[in-house]
Amino acid sequence: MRPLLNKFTNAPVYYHIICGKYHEYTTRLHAKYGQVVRIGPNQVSLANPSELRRILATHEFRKGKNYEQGLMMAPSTFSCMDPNLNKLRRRQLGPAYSLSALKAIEDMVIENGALSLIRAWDKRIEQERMGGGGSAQALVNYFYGFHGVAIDVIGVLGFGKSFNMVRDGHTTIVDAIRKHLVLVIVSARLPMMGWWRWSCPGLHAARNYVISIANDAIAQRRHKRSEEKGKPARADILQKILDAHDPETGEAIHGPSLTVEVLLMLMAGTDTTSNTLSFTLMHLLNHPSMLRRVQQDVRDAFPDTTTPIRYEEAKGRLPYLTAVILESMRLHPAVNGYLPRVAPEGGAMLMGKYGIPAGTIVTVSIGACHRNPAVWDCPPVFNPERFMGPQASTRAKDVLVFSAGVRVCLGRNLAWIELYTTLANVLRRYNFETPAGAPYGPHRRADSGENAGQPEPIPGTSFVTYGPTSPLANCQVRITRAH
Ligand code: HEM
Repeated sequence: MRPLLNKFTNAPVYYHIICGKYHEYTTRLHAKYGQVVRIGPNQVSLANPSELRRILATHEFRKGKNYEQGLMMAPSTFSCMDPNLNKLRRRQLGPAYSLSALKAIEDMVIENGALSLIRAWDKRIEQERMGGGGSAQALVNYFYGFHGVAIDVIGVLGFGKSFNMVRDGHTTIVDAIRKHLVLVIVSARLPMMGWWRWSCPGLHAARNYVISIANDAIAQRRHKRSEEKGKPARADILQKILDAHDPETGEAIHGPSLTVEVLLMLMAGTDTTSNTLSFTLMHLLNHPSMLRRVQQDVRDAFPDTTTPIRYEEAKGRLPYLTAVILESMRLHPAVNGYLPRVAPEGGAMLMGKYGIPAGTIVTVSIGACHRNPAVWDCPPVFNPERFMGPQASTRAKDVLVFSAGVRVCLGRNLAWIELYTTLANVLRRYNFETPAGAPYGPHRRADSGENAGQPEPIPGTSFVTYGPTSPLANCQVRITRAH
C-alpha cells in the first residue's frame, strides 16, 4: 500500500483532483503499486472490481462527508450519506426510473433525442448543399450534438418541456450547469477552499438560475394539473417525482427536497450520458473498420428507415453495438473521479490482506478498475471483442461505470435507452469521417506511453464526470447521409 509520500499528505491527490486528472493519477499508482494504494494519510484507492462490488453491495461503507459538503438546499438521493434517507428516496423514486415506466415514455426520448438530432444534422447538410456548390455533407460537432440530446431528453422528461438545445444550439443551461457543478465540486472536494466560492458571484448566479428552472417546472406542472382535473397525468419523470410516495408509509417528497430531486436529473443525467455517447463515437472514428462493422449491423438489422429504432430491438439485435458501448465505457467511464466511501466501525479488511482502521476513506476508482491488468488483457487497447460471445455477460459485470450495489446509478435504465436509441438511429442515418487536418483520429497514433501504436484518444478531464477536454477543437466530424 504505497507510495510513502502519501502516508503524510493529501496534497498529491488534491492536486490531481483540481487538475481534473484524478483518474490518471490513480491509474498510474495502481499500475505501479497494485490493486490497493494509499492516496493520503487516511485514504486508499481500490481498483479491484469484485472487491469493489463487495464494498458497494451494502450500506456498511457509507458515502464520505464530501458528498454533503457539496450540498445545495437539502440532501438528494445522490448526495445523502444517511442510508435510511437513501433507502427512503430509492423506494419513493424507484418507480419513476423503472424500465417499464421509461419504456412507456420511450417515444419522448426518441423524438427529443435521436430524431431531433437527425433533423438538426439533416438541416446542416441541406444548408451546405444549398450554399456550398451542391455537396451533400456537413461538418458537425458530435459532442455538442450529443450534449443537446441528453439535455433535451431530461428537459422533456424531467422539466415538462425540451430545452431545445439541439434545435437552437444555445448553451445557457449547459453553462449554468457547468458553473453550478464547479461550485458543488469545489465545496465538496476542497472544503478548505470555502472562502473562494464566495468570491465568485457568477457561480452563485448560475446556481440560483438552475434552482429557479427546477422550481418553475414544479410550479407549472402543479398549475397545469390543477386545471386539467380528471384527465390522466403525463407519465413523465417529473410527474412521477411529484407523485412519489414511500410504498411502506405513504410519505411524499416536499419542499427543497423536491427541488433537489428534480435538479438532480440535470446534474446526474446529462453530462454522463452525453460524454458516453461522445467517447463511443470517438472510439469508432479512431477505428474505421469497427465503425463500418457496427453500421453494417444496424443497417442490416433495421432496413426500414422510415421507422425509428427502439431500445429493446437495438439491445436484442445489435450485440456488436453493445460490445462497442461497453468497451468505450470501460476505457472512458463517464464518472471517473473521486468517489469516497468510509470504512465502518471496527475497520475492515481489503482484498483479504490489507487491514484498514474505522474511518479510513476507500475511494471507488472506476477508471483504474477498468484498466487493471489483473482483470483485463492489454487494458489500454480498444477491443470490443472482449464483450462478444459466451463470456460477454460475465465480462460486462466488471464494467463498473454505473457503480454497483445499494448506491448503483438510479438513472441507468434511462441512460441505456438514450445510448441505444441515439447511437443506433444516428449510425444508420449517417456515414462519418474524421475531417482532414483534425488533431485526433485514426491517423494519429501514440508513439509512446500506454497507447503506443494505438490511435490516440482525445484528451479528457474528470471533475467526477469525465468528458473531452477541448470538445470544440477535437470533436468535429464530417457527415453524409446514408439514406
Ligand atoms: C451513462 C450515463 C450515466 C453514468 C455513467 C452514471 C454513473 C453513475 C455513477 C457511477 C453513480 C454512483 C456515484 C457515486 O457513488 O458517487 C451514479 C449515481 C446516480 N445516478 Fe447516474 N449515471 C448515468 C446516468 C444517469 C441518469 C440519466 C440519471 C437520471 C436522470 C442518473 C441518476 C443518478 C442518481 C440519482 C444517482 C445516485 C444514486 C444513489 O446514490 O442512490 N444517472 N450514476
